[in-house]
Formats: sequence, structure tokens, C-alpha cells
Amino acid sequence: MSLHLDEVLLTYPDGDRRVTALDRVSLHVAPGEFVAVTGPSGSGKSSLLAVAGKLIAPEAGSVRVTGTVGFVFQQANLLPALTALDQLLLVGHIGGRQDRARAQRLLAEVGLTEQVNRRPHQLSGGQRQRVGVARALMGEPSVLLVDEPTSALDHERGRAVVELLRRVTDTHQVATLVVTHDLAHLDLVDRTVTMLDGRLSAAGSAALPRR
Ligand SMILES: Nc1ncnc2c1ncn2[C@@H]1O[C@H](COP(=O)(O)OP(=O)(O)OP(=O)(O)O)[C@@H](O)[C@H]1O
Repeated sequence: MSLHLDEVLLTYPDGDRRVTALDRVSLHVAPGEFVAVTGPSGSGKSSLLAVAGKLIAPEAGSVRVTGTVGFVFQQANLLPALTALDQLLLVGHIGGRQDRARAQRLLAEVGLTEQVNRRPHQLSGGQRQRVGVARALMGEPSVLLVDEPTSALDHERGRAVVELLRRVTDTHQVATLVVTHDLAHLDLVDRTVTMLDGRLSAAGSAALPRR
């Protein structure tokens, strides 16, 4: 397993009481496994990603990650002044020849060979997400944490991004956890888990085909 969450408990202060965001959540994701997290607003999905990426430490339970973590954000979060290639080099060791070759290879892998020298405003929403995926892969992560990758995209472009995530999960054998409200592409994931009031259930996953 690349990602292990065991009995994770996370609460936030809320006036003079505390709200439980993660209520003893356990989740294991294996290399090459693509897991979707769905659930209503406020159910704890962002908290789950933040804890899995060690951005927040849980109060109880354990989080273990084998290797490094790559993040893909909702709006790609690219730096406006940088070209696609430079977005990747910024997270590498800033421009050594090997990094440059690797960055170019990753951009080709996500279908952006022609766009390496474009800045974010010269790219479509889907292309920006692809840069975000390539950038996350620069650090050779073993875990990929993805927050709402399709929320700014139409159905077709959203699906293409989820297909890309499926492909990189397989090719790079990363453990991929994607938070999504978008139920349209769940046929592409291995497993869907649902958050409700801070609790995780695997309900519904058996009904979904494995691709
Ligand atoms: N910094 C915070 N302080 C206090 N409460 C918080 C904080 N962050 C989240 N919460 C609460 O914790 C619970 C889980 O929030 P979380 O953001 O993880 O949900 P979510 O499923 O990601 O929601 P959404 O789909 O709307 O992004 C909610 O009740 C929320 O109000």
C-alpha cells in the first residue's frame, strides 16, 4: 500500500464545541489503484485529502505514505507568468538538463507537446489541468491527491482529464485519490468511497464496473 489511513480522527474548533470532520476514517490505496471520494458538501472530503497529504495532522489514528505525494488542484493553480514547461521546472531542481528532459517528456505524456511554451492564459481549462497533472508527476510521487479536477470543465473535457488520471495511475503505478462531485466518470476508477458526516463508507462501489 502506498497510502494508509487508519482510524483517523480530525476535529475543528467551532465556538465552544468541536465539529468532527473525520470520524475514525480508514482508507488504504495501493500502487496503481484509482479511488474516488464522493459525498455531500461539508462531509469531510477536503479534510481527508489534507490529512492524506500530511497538510494537517490528525488528532488520533495514523497516516502513512510510502514515498512522496503529488497534488492536483481544482483550478490547476498555475503561475500566470510561467510557460507550461517552467511550471514543471519550478518544482524540479530548477532547470538542470535532466529536469528539462523529464518535464518535456511528462508534458508530452499528458498530450501537450505543442504547448510547452505557452502560458496559462494561452491554454484551455483542460490543458491547464493537464499541466497540473504533469507538474504533480515531476516529483515522482507514489501518491497522487486530486481535488475536484473536472469542476471547471464540460463533460467531454472533464472525462478526458479523468481518463488521463486513469492512465498516469497505471503507467506510474501511483496510488491516486480523487475527490469529486462529478459522478459521470466513476466507471474509470477502481473503487468509489463515500463520505457522510465525517464517516467513510464503500457503499455503491460493488455496483461499479472496474473500467
Ligand atoms: N478550518 C475549519 N474550521 C472549522 N470547521 C471546519 C474547517 N474546515 C472544515 N470545517 C468543517 O469540517 C467539516 C468537513 O469539511 P470539509 O471541507 O472537509 O468538507 P468537504 O466534503 O470537502 O466539503 P465541500 O464539498 O463543500 O468542499 C464541515 O462541517 C466543515 O464545516
